[in-house]
Amino acid sequence: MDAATAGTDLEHVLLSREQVATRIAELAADLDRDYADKDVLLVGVLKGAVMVMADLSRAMNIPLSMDFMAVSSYGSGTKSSGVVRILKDLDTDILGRHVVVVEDIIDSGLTLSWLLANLSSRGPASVKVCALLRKPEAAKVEVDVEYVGYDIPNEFVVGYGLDFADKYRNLDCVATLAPHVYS
Ligand SMILES: O=P(O)(O)OC[C@H]1O[C@H](OP(=O)(O)OP(=O)(O)O)[C@H](O)[C@@H]1O
Ligand code: HPA
Ligand SMILES: [Mg+2]
Repeated sequence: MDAATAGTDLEHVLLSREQVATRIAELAADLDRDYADKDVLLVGVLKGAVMVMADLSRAMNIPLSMDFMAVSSYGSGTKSSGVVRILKDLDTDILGRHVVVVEDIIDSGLTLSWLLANLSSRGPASVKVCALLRKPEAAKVEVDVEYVGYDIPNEFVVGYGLDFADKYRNLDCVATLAPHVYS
């Protein structure tokens, strides 16, 4: 769905479909360069990272593997609870593997910091993070993120995998929601 079709549900578009695509292509080129001689495993964090994962992996030109984890800290609301639950674990043993965690957004950082500790305890050769969006002003914990698409203001956003109450993930841009949608 595009922004015009979503209409008055959206307040303003932060990143157009083109801006997202351009940055994803740049991140893919960075990963191609850094993992050219490594057997890389992309780990997508469901559900938010599905769009990033699909587009990023297809923009990459090196051999790679893909796996997914589902963790949830937000439920259906707009605030992180800080309590992370594994809803689906990896199928892959990551011992000795080069892992890149693929995320849609780093907001408080709580999900990622928990996830990095969890993955690191499994003995990977390396763990790095690639996230399309980051909210520097919202950080509750500092997490080292190697590959970031865009730093954005501290506003709740939807689209390109990001949801509000499980909707708007299929929006092709990143936008803020109009107040009437929340109430
Ligand atoms: O930095 P944080 O404050 O922890 O927020 C970021 C996390 O929250 C969202 O996931 P969510 O728990 O909403 O699940 P979803 O991906 O299924 O929407 C998002 O996809 C990140 O994984
Ligand atoms: N929008 C949607 N989901 C999220 C956000 C956001 O801004 N931050 C963390 N999960
Ligand atoms: Mg969510």
